[in-house]
Amino acid sequence: MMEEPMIQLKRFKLTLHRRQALNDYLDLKGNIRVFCRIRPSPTDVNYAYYKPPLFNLDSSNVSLRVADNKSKQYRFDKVFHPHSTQEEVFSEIEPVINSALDGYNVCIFAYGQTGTGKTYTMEGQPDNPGVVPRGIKALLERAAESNYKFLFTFSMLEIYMGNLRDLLAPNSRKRRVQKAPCLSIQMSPEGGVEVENLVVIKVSDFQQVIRLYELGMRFRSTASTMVNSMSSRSHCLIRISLTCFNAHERRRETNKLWMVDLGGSERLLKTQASGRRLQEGKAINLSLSALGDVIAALQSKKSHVPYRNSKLTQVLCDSLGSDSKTLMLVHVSPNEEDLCETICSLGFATRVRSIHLENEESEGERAKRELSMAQMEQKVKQLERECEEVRRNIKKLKDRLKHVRGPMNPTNSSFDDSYQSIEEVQYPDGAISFQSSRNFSEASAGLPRFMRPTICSQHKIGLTHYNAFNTRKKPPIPSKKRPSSVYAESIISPSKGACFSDYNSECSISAVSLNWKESEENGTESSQAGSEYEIKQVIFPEQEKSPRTTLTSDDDECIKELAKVPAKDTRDKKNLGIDELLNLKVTEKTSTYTRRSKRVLAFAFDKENKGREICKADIQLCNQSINLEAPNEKSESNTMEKVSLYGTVEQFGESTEIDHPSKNMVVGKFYNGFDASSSELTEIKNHHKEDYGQATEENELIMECQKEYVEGTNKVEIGSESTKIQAQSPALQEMNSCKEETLNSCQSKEDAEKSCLLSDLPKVDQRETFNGAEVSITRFQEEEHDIGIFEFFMQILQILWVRALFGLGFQSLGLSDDFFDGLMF
Ligand SMILES: Nc1ncnc2c1ncn2[C@@H]1O[C@H](COP(=O)(O)OP(=O)(O)OP(=O)(O)O)[C@@H](O)[C@H]1O
Repeated sequence: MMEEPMIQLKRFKLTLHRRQALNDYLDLKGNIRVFCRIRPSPTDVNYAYYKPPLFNLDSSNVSLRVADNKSKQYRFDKVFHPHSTQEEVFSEIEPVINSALDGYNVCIFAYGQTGTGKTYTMEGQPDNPGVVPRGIKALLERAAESNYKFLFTFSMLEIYMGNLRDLLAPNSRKRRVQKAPCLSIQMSPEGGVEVENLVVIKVSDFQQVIRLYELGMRFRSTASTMVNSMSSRSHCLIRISLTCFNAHERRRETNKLWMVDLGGSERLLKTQASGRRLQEGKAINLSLSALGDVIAALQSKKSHVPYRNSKLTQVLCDSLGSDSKTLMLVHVSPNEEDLCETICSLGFATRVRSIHLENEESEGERAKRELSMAQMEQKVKQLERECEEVRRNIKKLKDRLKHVRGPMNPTNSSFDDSYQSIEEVQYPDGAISFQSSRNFSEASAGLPRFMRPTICSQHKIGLTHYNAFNTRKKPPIPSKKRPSSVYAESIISPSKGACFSDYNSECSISAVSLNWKESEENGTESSQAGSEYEIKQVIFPEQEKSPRTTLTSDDDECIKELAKVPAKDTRDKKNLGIDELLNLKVTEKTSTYTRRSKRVLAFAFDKENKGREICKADIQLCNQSINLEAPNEKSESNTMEKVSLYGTVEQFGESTEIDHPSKNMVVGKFYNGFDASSSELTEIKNHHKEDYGQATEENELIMECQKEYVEGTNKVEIGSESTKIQAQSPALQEMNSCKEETLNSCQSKEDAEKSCLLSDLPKVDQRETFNGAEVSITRFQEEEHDIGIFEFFMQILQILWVRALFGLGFQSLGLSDDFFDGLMF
């Protein structure tokens, strides 16, 4: 088994060589590289046979026919033909993205006339992803394979009309939501740039990032123009921040990868834009020209670089310098009518690319450079192959090792693990090393429950902060009243269509179809013609606004590293865990038959599957009732089923548990609060079970519910006296009329009672209308039960028996009959 450390060492050396070769190669190619992509003509059905009439192309040259006998020549680092695929484009960009792992700041821009395919290149399509999803995936995979642990964070913003907007903050464009804090650009004395108040989310797997990315894209400002029906009216910036400690060969401890989908450059005369569209176009053109100035100044090594001329260049200031890698993807249209814009775009690209390279290099020098570049490329490829081979060998050895030792032996630790632990104990903060505590937890997991450390003992030995559950906030202690400083606020948008919910997602987001449009006055339309997310914003008390990070178990390794992130990096940031962020963005469905006053989150768990969350629904807390909507699994159309709980907020306390009526196995649990994530609730449940045996009333505040089952709708009544506000929704009306019919068909009252229908009929006292829906208010009085003669007799007998016992007791103490009679009275 000594083979394995040797192979690891070889892998380590190889990685170093590969990295060095890649950097040399990229340095030779230049820190600022420009690619050109020509969009296929929409009229061409088969791109493969496309013959661009306007262009004559090879792998790095473009000849543009500007007149019958005249053409202009342009040279690029790479030219992508109209039929080039997303894979081909990405394979050229990948080495630049990989250099982010080596600690370089990297900027990738998509530039071009509106409608030429910038968003297509960056975002791609669901079945054909673009540079952003592919790049993030490659980055995460490479980081996982590397010898170090990386911490990734994700942020997304847009620059709209010269203003920064956080695309991951709750949507402040809707009036009812508290405005997201303004973003501002802060420069550190060392030249670093930070965007103050930008939402920063720690991510560890690809799916998380994609969900966030899709969420952010929905809030991007887009509109229909003469040229593009879904034209981006802003610059969209995606930032991946990478932190890696103790990797001395990396350029920096923390660096950034920016992927920017720039707004389309446009000739305003041609687009015939007016009003807001005109202003947007002007703002985009201005900032693009400022970007061109900056890159040109960098290329020509001018002493002054005009970063301050636009917000775009200010934000990217520390990622556009000589110590960074910049890649500009210029997009052009193949159409003859776009010739002027094409010349402008290619002119911009030439200005960016060739200022010093083409002017200063002689033909011989260029040939020499290209030869050594080709050799370097070969070397990089060769090293990549060797790395791959070594990786395969390691995997094989690990499998063999597992096979030989058996999977459950806690003393097993692969070389990989010990290598990790060596790395991790190198942190000089003197605390218990993470690796050792993780091993302890793992080891204790294999012990019988009575031998495992309790929560208290874990606290004592300082293990709890490695436990994802314990790093989280404990559930709020049930109190009569919710703290007024913690409340949930919802954005309400007109909705139509069916609601749906992501059943199996860790933190599901429901979506409703919307057809909202921003008002004319700001002129921005939603990018989504179809569905749109609605947001639930949770507002924390003042003291809770400090950076918050929710850590998942996968993130354990990052805890130490995160704690070590220099203050400047976390300063003033709103650090959020992905669960937390997505918890903030929860659908709210407009309902015409409930009164909105307070809202809480609801979590439904699968009883049989030990707390697996199956849905997260939105609960509306009306003045006196709670309506929970949960997916109706019986229905094929993914409809939501309404469950109503009747009672006041005070009656329910901080949390309660209800049975989902249509499926007995589903338990809905809601928190009258904010940031309890699903896994946290599961942990809470397990915690109660372990420490107290059975969940008790004090722990979980399970309300005693008296259930009524009615097909279609379900009601659970709580409390001895409650005022029920019940909506006359169409379904309910139908149900009631159905019940009445059935009752009328009954021969006698006994018949009706037998069919359990009588008790379901609401006793209507008065009717009211809210939100256009008719509502009946019914007052339920506690039933006075008649006590039978037998029970009365038994009670008298009990009193006499007690009295006799007392008498005997007092007599044995020597007390008189008078005292005894007095006491009895
Ligand atoms: N290489 C390509 N292959 C197939 N379709 C493409 C390609 N490039 C662009 N398209 C299509 O062209 C249309 C416009 O593309 P896109 O929206 O990406 O342009 P854009 O440059 O981002 O425009 P704007 O600047 O207005 O946002 C889209 O329908 C897109 O699918």
